[in-house]
Amino acid sequence: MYPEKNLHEAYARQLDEQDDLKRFRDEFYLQTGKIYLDGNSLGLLSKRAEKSLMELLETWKTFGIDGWTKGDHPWFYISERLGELCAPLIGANPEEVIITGSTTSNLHQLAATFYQPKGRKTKMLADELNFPTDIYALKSQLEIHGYDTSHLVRVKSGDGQTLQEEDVIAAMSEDVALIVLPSVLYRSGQILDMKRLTEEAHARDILIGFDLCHSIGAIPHALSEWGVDFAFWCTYKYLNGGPGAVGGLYVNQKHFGKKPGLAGWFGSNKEKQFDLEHDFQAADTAGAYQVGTPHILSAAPLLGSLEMFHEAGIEKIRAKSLRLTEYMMMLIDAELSEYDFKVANPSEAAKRGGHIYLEHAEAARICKALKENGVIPDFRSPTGIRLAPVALYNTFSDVWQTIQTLKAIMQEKRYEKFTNTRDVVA
Ligand SMILES: Cc1ncc(COP(=O)(O)O)c(C=O)c1O
Ligand SMILES: Nc1c(O)cccc1C(=O)C[C@H](N)C(=O)O
Repeated sequence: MYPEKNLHEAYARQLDEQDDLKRFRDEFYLQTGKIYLDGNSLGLLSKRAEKSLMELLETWKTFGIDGWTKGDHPWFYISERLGELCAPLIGANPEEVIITGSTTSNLHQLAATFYQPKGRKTKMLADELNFPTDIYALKSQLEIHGYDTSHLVRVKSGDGQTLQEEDVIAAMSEDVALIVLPSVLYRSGQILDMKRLTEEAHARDILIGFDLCHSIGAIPHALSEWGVDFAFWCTYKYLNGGPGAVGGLYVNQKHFGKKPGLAGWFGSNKEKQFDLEHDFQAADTAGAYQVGTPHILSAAPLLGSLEMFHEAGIEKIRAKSLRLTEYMMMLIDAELSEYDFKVANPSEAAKRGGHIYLEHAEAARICKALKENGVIPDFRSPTGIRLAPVALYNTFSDVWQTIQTLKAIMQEKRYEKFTNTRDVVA
């Protein structure tokens, strides 16, 4: 099986020593005595994000209304500036990205813009494993167009956890106008082959967009090169922007000039915006798809946080993330084999996102026991446990300790004192 020495804590420490991203851990507020593995739901606060937030709060204090154009980060240009900073993380040109809205509101905007049923092409294609908000948004967009929600075709999963690209491609029928899929599935962490799916969609004259919530900041992308039409995401998971941080969207430059489905004055050409005319003159960039006044204080932490992604580099972040999840899978296999866990994430590196997904009949109470024992997991009803070791702040020792803790919980049945039901949020 595995070399005995690889199962010992000393090996984890050795991996931590060799970690070329280890300097970033000190930049975060880690909770004493806790191992935080929930960065794919809400990333931790960093000192730099705190600093940039406080700096922007200060500009309000100092400049009042003039904060829109004064200071180091004039508010009027922040959404564009943050878009530029996000662009390398998704392989886009700076003008193709804007930080605005939320995942759900951005999907509404993009569906309102790109879903243009014509002739036989009236259907939308998604999948049955996607996060519910995307499905709700797409259904309501269909209804706005006067279609029944049966016009949303959802590709089925064979195993309940993953999707086969072949099945998605087979569902790209002539009557499909628009496809929306996740880049990484929120439960199993499966990465979909965005390049292949984009090529296949375009070969059938279908527009395609991706929800990047679980991939941005965790894996590299090449959206422009692949020709993806649009994408949208949140910034509170791997990007550590804070609860409710402003989301983002990408529109491929070939679509620049396309009229926004939902128009608002912050989508204006910036030179014209304050002419305050009733004829909308949209920006000729992804900025056109903004709607109202940007949420400056909910965007501010990203200024500090994104700096770290630039210093670390997304390729190195991905490489460490893969090593962390591989190490975790090795320990699960070696230490937990007798406790009925099923590793439900893809094990192959090319298909594995940033987290490990375990299935267990007692998942809800095992998660409660983990929390009580200092490990913060993420429970996904009814039987899922997500564990996300995040490259910028988790260590191999965190992973080792987590699996030891889980083993002790199972061995001593420490979960039995909890009910096997979810709490309010998880
Ligand atoms: C794939 C995915 N899409 C969307 C959302 C949420 O959307 P919003 O940021 O609008 O709340 C989440 C998680 O909250 C998610 O995992
Ligand atoms: N967006 C969330 C929220 O507002 C509250 C609690 C959790 C979340 C999440 O991000 C859940 C997450 N999208 C998931 O993948 O399950």
